[in-house]
Amino acid sequence: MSHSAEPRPMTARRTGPLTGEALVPGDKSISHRALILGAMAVGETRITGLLEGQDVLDTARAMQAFGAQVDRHGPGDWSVHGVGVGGFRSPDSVIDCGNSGTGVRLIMGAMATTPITATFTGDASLSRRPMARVTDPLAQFGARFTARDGGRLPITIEGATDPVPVTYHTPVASAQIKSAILLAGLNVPGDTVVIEPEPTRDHSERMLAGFGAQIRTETVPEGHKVTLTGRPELRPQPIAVPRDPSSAAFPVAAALIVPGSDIRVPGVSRNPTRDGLYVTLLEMGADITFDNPREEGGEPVADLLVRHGPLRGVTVPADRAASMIDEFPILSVIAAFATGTTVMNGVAELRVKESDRIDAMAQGLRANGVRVDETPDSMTVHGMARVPGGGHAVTHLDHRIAMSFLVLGLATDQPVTIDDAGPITTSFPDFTPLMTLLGASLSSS
Ligand SMILES: O=C(O)C1=C[C@@H](OP(=O)(O)O)[C@@H](O)[C@H](O)C1
Ligand SMILES: C=C(OP(=O)(O)O)C(=O)O
Repeated sequence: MSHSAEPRPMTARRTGPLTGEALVPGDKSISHRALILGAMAVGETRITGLLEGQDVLDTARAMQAFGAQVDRHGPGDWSVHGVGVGGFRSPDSVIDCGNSGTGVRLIMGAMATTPITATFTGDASLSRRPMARVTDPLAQFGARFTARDGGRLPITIEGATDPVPVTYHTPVASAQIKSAILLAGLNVPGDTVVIEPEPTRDHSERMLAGFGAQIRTETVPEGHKVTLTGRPELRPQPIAVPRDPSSAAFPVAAALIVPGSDIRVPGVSRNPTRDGLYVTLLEMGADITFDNPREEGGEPVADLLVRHGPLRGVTVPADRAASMIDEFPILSVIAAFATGTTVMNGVAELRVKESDRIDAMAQGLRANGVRVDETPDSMTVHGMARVPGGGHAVTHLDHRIAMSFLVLGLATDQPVTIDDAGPITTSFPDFTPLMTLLGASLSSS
């Protein structure tokens, strides 16, 4: 649903040590995929630990509109009765994907090779984001699109009547592009191939294999190649969603920058395609221990033990960007408290997220006394012993910008305010109570 409520300004104030346990919500990427693949399987898929953030709730509603039965049994406990590959029907009304790039792009892929028609829309942020990156490859399967100028939402799709298999080299490393193509490939006779320049998060591949599809991955000279054999019967399976490493990044960052902090964040996914922030933090000298490593729901997970301590600036190589793409805003906050400079390379994709995240972070950090340099695809943060704060950050309907500046304000000399905490519900509905329980000082302002 589009975020239309009144803006909710919020203030973060310097706080004493953060302590205790942070139970962060289920992984957003896996939650979307659980609902979509459940809707394309025959029979009941039971999901536990589903993220009940607005982005995922919008995907649940969309799956119902395409004909699946989606039920909530309790907190995070959901079931989907799917209609099978090729079984979607045309929805009666417009599909509103709210703020969610993952939702709209994956669902467009999932329906593009079934002969039905659907119109997609979203909030002001999603309506600015590029969609040709998925509609171009989906058109190669035979789907037809009517989009606003520049390939933006709202978009109407007529799914292909006789879809043909596609081999596609993605121009940018994007799990959303890859996943849209693979989901489209499900209802196509023969092999669909995606070659991406760098490996991106592999939840679609893991979960498609779990649902019984034939899928192979290999390293080739051009990058990372995924081959899916079409027209499988997807078998429903129980899905236990691990806790989201991108959400965990916020309490982790807060503990690293607030003196005296010592927290535990249990059951967080350590999928190597999502682990770039944690690799970077260890290089910065962060005191993080990965306790009790184990496998849960087909994903490696661990309990994170995080303590405050000195940090040093580092250079993040461009080839790590995909594995920490959503974590650069919060890394730029942590970097403000490190000794020396932190350089983030290969981050051009941040400019087409919920906001232009390089610009939003640079402006908000500068307003709080931090020196930041930017180029089209890099950002450099100059760390300082004490960060003044006292500034206001504009969040542009972007949950990660909102949470990043609230974490910043927990360790600055003066309070930090944001214009709107509303978008946080897209990925981390319990952010404020969870941080408050750790000891954070957050208040409506
Ligand atoms: O596939 C996914 O679940 C996601 C992929 C990433 O987007 P891109 O594919 O655009 O990089 C990421 O930023 C987003 O939050 C979730
Ligand atoms: C980029 C993000 O999400 P999406 O692309 O699904 O809107 C995010 O959650 O940081």
